[in-house]
Amino acid sequence: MKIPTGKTGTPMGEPAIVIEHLYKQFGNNIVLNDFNLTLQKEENMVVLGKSGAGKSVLIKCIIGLLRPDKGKIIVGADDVTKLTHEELDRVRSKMGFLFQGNALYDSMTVRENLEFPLRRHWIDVTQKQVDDMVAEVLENVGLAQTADLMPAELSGGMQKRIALARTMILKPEIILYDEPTTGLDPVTAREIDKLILSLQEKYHTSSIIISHDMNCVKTTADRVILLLDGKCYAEGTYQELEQSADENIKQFFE
Ligand SMILES: Nc1ncnc2c1ncn2[C@@H]1O[C@H](COP(=O)(O)OP(=O)(O)OP(=O)(O)O)[C@@H](O)[C@H]1O
Repeated sequence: MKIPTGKTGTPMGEPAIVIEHLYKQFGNNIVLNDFNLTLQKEENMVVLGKSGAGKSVLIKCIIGLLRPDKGKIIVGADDVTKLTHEELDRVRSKMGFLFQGNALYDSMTVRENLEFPLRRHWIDVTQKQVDDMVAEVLENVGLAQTADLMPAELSGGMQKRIALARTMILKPEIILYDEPTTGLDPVTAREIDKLILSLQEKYHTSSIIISHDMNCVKTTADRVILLLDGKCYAEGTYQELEQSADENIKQFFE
């Protein structure tokens, strides 16, 4: 049986992330078992996998929240698995995360939520620079008028946009999305798909997107991989995997 191989082998320049021979287990539960992956620069890669396949564990290993048992995760010039906490902070500043719950601070206005990462990471930034950056990211997510609102005054889709604006404000090179459209109505979900694409184009970001929403996968993915039995079981474009006769792949496209 032929597993699609997609864009593998196409020269795309220096990769954004290279994962080699990654292993992670909890007790007897082997979650990642010789997992390998290369994320190219400016590529959107979707990771598909059943519940419990290890998608979140993979993301947590990439951002250094979990230490793998073996293997390398190369981001730029660094192997994330070998870094101290201080060094990890430096590598993490290149990465943005969009988690399921959005994690906006309820007691802060939209503006304060957006300023928060700037104040934390950029000590020397002037108020004028902060104001300009807040205005720019709000404009980019189509919510220029919301700076003085509280998160509770926004719809779920708007909150997701603000969370994405907050991720973008530090201009990350890499973005990790965990279920970006979960819990949104179909119209709002499609807006978020488009936003992911427009941010990729505008900021030249490389992204890993965990999603079960096949519309989101179809719209956003340059490449799709299937995580199964701790390994990268298949990879290819959406169209290549959609045409696969392999039962393990087909079930995601039915
Ligand atoms: N800190 C932990 N301690 C022990 N087991 C863990 C821990 N984190 C994850 N696991 C186990 O690792 C496996 C993979 O979990 P993970 O959350 O990565 O799945 P997932 O693919 O993201 O699933 P879902 O789509 O449901 O979010 C599961 O069996 C889970 O119980």
